[in-house]
Amino acid sequence: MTTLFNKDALQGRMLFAIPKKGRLYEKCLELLSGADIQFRRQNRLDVALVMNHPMALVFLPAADIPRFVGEGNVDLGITGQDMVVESGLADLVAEEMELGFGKCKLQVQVPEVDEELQTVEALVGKKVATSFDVLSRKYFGDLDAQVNEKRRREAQAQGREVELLETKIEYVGGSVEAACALGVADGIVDLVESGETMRACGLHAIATLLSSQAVLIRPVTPHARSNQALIKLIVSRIRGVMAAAQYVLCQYNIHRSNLDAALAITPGRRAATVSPLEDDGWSAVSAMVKKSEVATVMDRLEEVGGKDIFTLALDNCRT
Ligand SMILES: Nc1ncnc2c1ncn2[C@@H]1O[C@H](COP(=O)(O)OP(=O)(O)OP(=O)(O)O)[C@@H](O)[C@H]1O
Ligand SMILES: O=P(O)(O)OC[C@H]1O[C@H](OP(=O)(O)OP(=O)(O)O)[C@H](O)[C@@H]1O
Ligand SMILES: [Mg+2]
Repeated sequence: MTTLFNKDALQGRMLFAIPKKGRLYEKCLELLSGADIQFRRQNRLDVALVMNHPMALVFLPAADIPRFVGEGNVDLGITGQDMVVESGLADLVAEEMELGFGKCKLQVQVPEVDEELQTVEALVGKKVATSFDVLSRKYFGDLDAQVNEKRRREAQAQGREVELLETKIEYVGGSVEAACALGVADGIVDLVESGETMRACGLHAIATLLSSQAVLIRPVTPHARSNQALIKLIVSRIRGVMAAAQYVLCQYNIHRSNLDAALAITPGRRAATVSPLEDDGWSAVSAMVKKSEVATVMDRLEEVGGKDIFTLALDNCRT
């Protein structure tokens, strides 16, 4: 039986790393489908050959993707910005584009009922559980130094000895929110999106280490074998899918006397398309409009005399 875990099977193929499961997986599949990257993933197999390009997908844990990309083992990857920073390899990884999903914040959280622990300074010298031990060690290392310096100065002024405090960072692999309830830690550092998990565990956030979303990344130094033309094509397709998700096509009719005012509202990405109508003095306009602004744009078009205004969803686009 042939196996895909074989250098020959991957020879000459551009490699694209995708999170193998979890929060980013489904969105990545939608993105691949929008970019017409066709593949069939066999059960339990973490490599899939792409049928319509000399390319293979490699399904990896989101946390490992920055290293595979940074060290040039794969040509492109999708993961969270949090994972890139946590990997400590951000210098080796270039962010090609933000992907607009997987949005969350990495926050310091403490039990709401613990009145003495409502600031990060109060956690100094205590125990903090997290899966982000690199980022947490850096954050609390800096905070420990600040707090210790303050304590040292106060003690010096009072002519007494000072005991230096060190926050203990405990690595846990998942279900971090349970750590406080289980008595493993006094506080945690973990991801928050809706805040539902945090609140359900009786925790609340007292500081934010970073905000994150999914990103498309590539190595700063590409591998010599890299097929740059294909990488460029795939990046451009993904950019098209992203733009299509952010924009709609807005069409309307407008009398030529109001055309300038209308075009100021819908300038389009490069320029709006204006076509004369048979009806004397009227033009039809079509322009790309940001989805988030579409309702306001339609209101304003009506105000300047726009008629028959409608929007069309974009499946895909290149701009
Ligand atoms: N609740 C969330 N909302 C939005 N994005 C999230 C959330 N949790 C995680 N992420 C993003 O997804 C990335 C991968 O996290 P995820 O939890 O899917 O991976 P995992 O912990 O390896 O998988 P699993 O939790 O299934 O074991 C994170 O680094 C972060 O960027
Ligand atoms: O603010 P919320 O919308 O509740 O999302 C936050 C939760 O999502 C992630 O957990 P995940 O489901 O990936 O489980 P894990 O902790 O086992 O990784 C994260 O670790 C939080 O626990
Ligand atoms: Mg998780």
